[in-house]
Amino acid sequence: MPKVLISDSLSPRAVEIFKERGVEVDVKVGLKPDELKAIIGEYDGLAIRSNTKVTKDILAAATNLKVVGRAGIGVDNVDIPAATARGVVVMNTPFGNSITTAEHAIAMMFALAREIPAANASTHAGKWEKNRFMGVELFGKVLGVIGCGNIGGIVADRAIGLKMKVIAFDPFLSPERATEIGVEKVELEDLLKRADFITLHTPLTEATKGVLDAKALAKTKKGVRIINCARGGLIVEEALQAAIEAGHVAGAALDVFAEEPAKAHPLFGNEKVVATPHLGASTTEAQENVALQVAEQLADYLVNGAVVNALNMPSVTAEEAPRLRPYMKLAEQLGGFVGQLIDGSLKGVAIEYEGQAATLNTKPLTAIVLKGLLGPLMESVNMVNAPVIAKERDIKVAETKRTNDGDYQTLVRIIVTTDKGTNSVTGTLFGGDKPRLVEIDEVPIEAEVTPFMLFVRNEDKPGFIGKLGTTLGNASVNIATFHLGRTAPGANAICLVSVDQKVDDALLATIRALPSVVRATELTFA
Ligand SMILES: NC(=O)c1ccc[n+]([C@@H]2O[C@H](COP(=O)([O-])OP(=O)(O)OC[C@H]3O[C@@H](n4cnc5c(N)ncnc54)[C@H](O)[C@@H]3O)[C@@H](O)[C@H]2O)c1
Ligand SMILES: O=C(O)CC[C@@H](O)C(=O)O
Repeated sequence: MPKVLISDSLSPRAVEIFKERGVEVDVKVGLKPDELKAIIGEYDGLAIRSNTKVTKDILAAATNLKVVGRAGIGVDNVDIPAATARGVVVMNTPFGNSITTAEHAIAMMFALAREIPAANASTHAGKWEKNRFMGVELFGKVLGVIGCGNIGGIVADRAIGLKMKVIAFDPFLSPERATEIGVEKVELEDLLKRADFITLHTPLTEATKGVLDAKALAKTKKGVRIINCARGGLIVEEALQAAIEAGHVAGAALDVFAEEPAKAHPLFGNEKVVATPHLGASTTEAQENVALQVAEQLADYLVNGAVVNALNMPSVTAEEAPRLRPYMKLAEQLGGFVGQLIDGSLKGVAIEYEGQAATLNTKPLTAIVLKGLLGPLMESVNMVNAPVIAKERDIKVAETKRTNDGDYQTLVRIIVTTDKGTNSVTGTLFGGDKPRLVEIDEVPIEAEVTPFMLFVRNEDKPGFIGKLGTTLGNASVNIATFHLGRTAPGANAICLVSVDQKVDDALLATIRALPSVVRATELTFA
């Protein structure tokens, strides 16, 4: 039974779902990094919010970990490249808290416009300072949205409802989508110049880090009010402080900080600053949504192999997973087979899906072909990092799909190019779920992949098979199956032998020395 650790505070619904789905679950909130490191090796899955930092160091200790699920959107607390390198799938729940976070941004905008927190504190203190607080209306004002995705789009919708004019800077926002949601797509400079309120809704990336720095703030309208419910690093906090103190920025509402938890901060105590402790996603509804989604996603992956909302792996729906399963086995075997056959440095791999195989979601199949192919050539390759490794090594990966025009209803063919030539292997499924090799280097054959195999390319001459059998017998190597293939009598021939044990180097040398042998390679499959 797979075992999951919940290491941040999640709605209790998550525990119920894991149990209903046959997943064992422990809840240990507030662990220090060393404490997490000491126990993480026991778990197949880890469910987190933003407190748990899934660092390279934690991942190195996570020897059984298959999946990390973030109950929320931002995954900046997970080292995704390190997770990918270790074959750990990282998932988030991209929509569960969007409305809640957008509503928080709108609440922050109202709080700023009417100085509600300061007025509240003053009134509670018995001061009744009616003349001290003079707000501004939102009606007719320009709201600049930086990052107009899920949350930015919802904020825009609510702001339009408040009769604001919404302009958005987002390089990935299409003009059609901008029109559909009623915003004017603008460049950043234009937004800075025109906005009365600016709200940030981008992830924290190299491109967005410090998007509101001193230079950008200097371009804003005097009296601008700024809201950040996305990530702390988007605003250079010292520059914001200076702009507020200079009276250029009228106020800022911050839910997120460069360093969290932010228990002491130069902006704290400034009445022009409204601050909340990263509460953007903190509503009962959002927490119920994300806890439920993360538990379902992790359980689906660990129990059925379905991949939903993964950031480092192609998606596989719960319906697709059982259909794909036998193909995954076939694709991995074919990749592993050709990976052990090649000689020279790998330049490209073409994967052809024919007939029924062409109707499938082939992205995960291609990923597992690459895992099988690269596995014999390098260490620590898995289905999650194989596509990344191929890209890093400039190995060109091409996929083609076609209807079947031959004898087989379904075929997967891998053609691998190296600096020394080309090798190919083709396989099918017999009876819908049993992988079979049907062609090696364009020579027809019919064989099952077994743990220990010997691949021989030979001249098609009488007496060869007997000699090979005797050589194996003399070395006490038992033959399980013997498959032969050739393109024509006397021509190119291959011989694929399943044996009951590993063929050692001395025996391989003896086989290579037999007359008619062109090449002999030992193949192993886990
Ligand atoms: N305060 C909270 O509790 C809380 C809650 C949820 C999400 N968040 C944060 O909000 C962010 C946005 O969430 P979302 O669901 O809207 O994500 P999203 O992916 O739907 O939207 C992000 C948008 O930012 C845009 N973008 C990317 N790079 C950009 C750039 N250089 N300049 C301008 N725009 C750029 C993208 O095109 C996209 O449209 C998340 O990354 C997360 O960090 C915070
Ligand atoms: O889990 C939280 O409270 C914050 C979530 C939020 O930052 C997110 O990115 O989804």
